[in-house]
Amino acid sequence: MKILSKEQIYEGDKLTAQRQNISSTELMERAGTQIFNWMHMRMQGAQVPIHVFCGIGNNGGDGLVLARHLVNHGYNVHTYVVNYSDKRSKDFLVNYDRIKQVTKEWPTLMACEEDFPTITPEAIIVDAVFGIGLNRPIADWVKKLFQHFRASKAFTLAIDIPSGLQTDSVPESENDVVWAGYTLSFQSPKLIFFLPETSKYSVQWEVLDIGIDLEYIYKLNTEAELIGKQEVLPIYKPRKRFSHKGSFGHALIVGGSYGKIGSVTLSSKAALVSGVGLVSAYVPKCGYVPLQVALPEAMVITDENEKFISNISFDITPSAIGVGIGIGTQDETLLAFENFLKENKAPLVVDADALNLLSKKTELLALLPKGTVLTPHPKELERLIGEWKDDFDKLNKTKAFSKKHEVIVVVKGANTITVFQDKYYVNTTGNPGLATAGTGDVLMGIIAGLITQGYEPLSASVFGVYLHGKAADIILEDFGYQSMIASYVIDAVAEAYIDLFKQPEQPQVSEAEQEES
Ligand SMILES: NC(=O)C1=CN([C@@H]2O[C@H](COP(=O)(O)OP(=O)(O)OC[C@H]3O[C@@H](n4cnc5c(N)ncnc54)[C@H](OP(=O)(O)O)[C@@H]3O)[C@@H](O)[C@H]2O)[C@@H](O)CC1
Ligand SMILES: [K+]
Repeated sequence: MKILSKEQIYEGDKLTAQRQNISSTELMERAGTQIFNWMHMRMQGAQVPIHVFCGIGNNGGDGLVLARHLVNHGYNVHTYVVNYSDKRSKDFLVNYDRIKQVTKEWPTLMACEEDFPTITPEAIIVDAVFGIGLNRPIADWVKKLFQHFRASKAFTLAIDIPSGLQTDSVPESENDVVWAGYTLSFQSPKLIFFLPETSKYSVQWEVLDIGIDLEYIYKLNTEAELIGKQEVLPIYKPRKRFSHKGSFGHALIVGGSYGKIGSVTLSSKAALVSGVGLVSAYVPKCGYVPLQVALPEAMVITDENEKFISNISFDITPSAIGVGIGIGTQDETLLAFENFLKENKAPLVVDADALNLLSKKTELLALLPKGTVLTPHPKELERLIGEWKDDFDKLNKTKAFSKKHEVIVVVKGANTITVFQDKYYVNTTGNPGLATAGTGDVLMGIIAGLITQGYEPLSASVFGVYLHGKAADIILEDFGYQSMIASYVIDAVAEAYIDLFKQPEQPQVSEAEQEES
């Protein structure tokens, strides 16, 4: 799913109105009605107090449409206009008139703290104060209102975006923003739903379809894309009936040091379950026995050194190489890595300490083949690109780094984001159970394994991140967040592949939607 910028969203609204020959008021009616349908399906007329807080722009207009439908359906609704400016939008005004026609209880105008209503914890707050039009600092009393929402502990439903957030920046203080339990967004999810510093403002989100012109969306090139099953299915390469193990390449996993051989075992096994024909592991001598015992499917090549890698040399021709897990940052290893990079022609995935070696000696970056995949966790990323001010700065710096060195950077996190050239691929699978030893080794093995099988490095990264997260989601039911370990994730990769071809469940059709049609 494409993640549109604010400008692209406004353009989509405008084009849709033109091409479908409808007014912006009608588009707002659709938006507000969709929100109403969503609530009505869940609430079924329940008399819980609903407080709808509307700003004076189009986000507030959506709130007024919703409030009118709630009134018409007999809900216990209170509507407020948060009067932070006199410049009311045209469609706000149209809907302000319309709601006055359906109820004697006109919206309450609010202009200062004294106007705040009491909100009980069992009430529902609808936040339609600011949408994507927020463009400057917010008045103090409005920030106080947001804090009042939060203090009430009432369930908060944000329309389009939690008020106080902008689509392309991180707020200065968490007190300046609405903390929403749920956000119903129009046209496109917002990038801020997926970034570590801003995702907390919306626990859950959903996109409501307001019938934006499909051709516009289809042709649009967006900076960010959300990666789910629909996006990875076209990447998947079906197997031919007459294929043999030679058809799926030979992966080489280079890594390990004394006490850290397990990382290579995990990566090599992950490469195998991703589908490679053959896997070899290159480890220091101390890794020979453990690897052969733990993973009989792998071949093992050993370094001349007992405890760490000192010279990466082998006489096989791997289709792709994953390097760095458990390798350490010894000077001898750094030299071995440098010599290896000077000779190597195979596509590369670089992880863990090999990333730290790159940060230690940045000249080595020039030796990476084009399209090398780097898979840093936040600390490793910081060593590569330097400190960042906030999440957007981090993404911009990563993008610049990716362009400069012509590499793909997989920024690991709750929503792992693969960055390549001008584009962000935001993954949707995975869960906090993955915050455990060895899961990074597994991810590296899967990506290296996919490149080995002939996937382009970018596709392998996006698909690999998806499969890895999906495997973790599949085993969540059995192991929970606490007891999930990296080996179980490997075991579930098979199920993640199979899941690609499961039919999606039929969406529920709400009574409200049936009524409308
Ligand atoms: N377009 C469409 O057809 C559809 C739009 N939809 C909805 O519209 C929403 C966007 O609406 P919007 O552009 O009117 O902006 P909104 O977020 O309501 O803000 C209101 C105005 O406040 C102002 N302002 C900004 N910052 C401020 C501040 N700190 N303190 C005081 N004032 C401030 C600023 O106006 P300015 O004063 O800068 O001219 C701004 O315009 C979108 O999120 C979605 O919910 C849907 O209905 C689908 C169809
Ligand atoms: K809002």
